Amino acid sequence: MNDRRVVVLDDADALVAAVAARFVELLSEVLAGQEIAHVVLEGGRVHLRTLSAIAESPELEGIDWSRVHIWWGDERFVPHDDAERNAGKAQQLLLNRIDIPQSNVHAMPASDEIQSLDEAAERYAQELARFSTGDDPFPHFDITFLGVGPDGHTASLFPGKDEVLDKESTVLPVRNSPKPPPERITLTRRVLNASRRVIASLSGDDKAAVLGLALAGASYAEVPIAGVKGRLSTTFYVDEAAAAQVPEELIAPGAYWTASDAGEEPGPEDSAD
Ligand SMILES: O=C1O[C@H](COP(=O)(O)O)[C@@H](O)[C@H](O)[C@H]1O
Repeated sequence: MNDRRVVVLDDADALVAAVAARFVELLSEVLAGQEIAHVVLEGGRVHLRTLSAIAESPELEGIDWSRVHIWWGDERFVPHDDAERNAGKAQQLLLNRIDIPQSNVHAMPASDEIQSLDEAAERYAQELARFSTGDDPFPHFDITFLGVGPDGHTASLFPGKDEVLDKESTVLPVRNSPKPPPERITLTRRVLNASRRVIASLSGDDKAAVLGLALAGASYAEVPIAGVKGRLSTTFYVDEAAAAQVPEELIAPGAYWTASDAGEEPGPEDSAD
């Protein structure tokens, strides 16, 4: 089954709390059924708040972080100490506050750690390949967090750029990113779509139009988030402002909209991945 759902929360605070609680619950479930869990983080503002909320969760005690591997969906190609670096922020907000071995934290290379952007992407592809699942040269992530820009970009897959169309690669360098900084590294759709569960968080009225388009079946070349789908589930956690252009009949505040596939009739669900 592949569920695509929208969960609407009152505001950004409620959204952050809901995603943090769901993540801890899901991670516990995953670790109860398998030895290692692979989790992908992102760099969006609401996600960073979610990382703090996760760190403060009273339910964290039961998690054995030595069995959790952390990856990133994208990274800004800046020096290690640059405040723009997604991994640096995650380290500060969550990873330094939990008992996770640094060898389980797979940050993308920083610009002062490697010769070039191309090499950085290549090195991350090699790192993914060390944890390959089945025939694929990368792990099938258990939980993948994604953010969405007002232009529909997700990870660093931007509308109208070649990276979003790539079907072969696992990691790509990004140049001339429409959103600064201009040089980035990103996972591709191929890798993101092998994730078991995708959790996308959208907050604010500047995300409303793009969420409406993604749910209406826009092409992923124009709205990259429209092309991301977890193998088990894809859940959009959104606040009311971001939900403003989702057709009203598809959502109810505090409830779930769900459809197994585009075009199917939506109906309420009592749980979401
Ligand atoms: O640049 C980026 O933007 C997106 C979305 O960020 P937001 O602050 O508008 O939510 C983020 O998901 C991505 O990881 C990041 O590099």
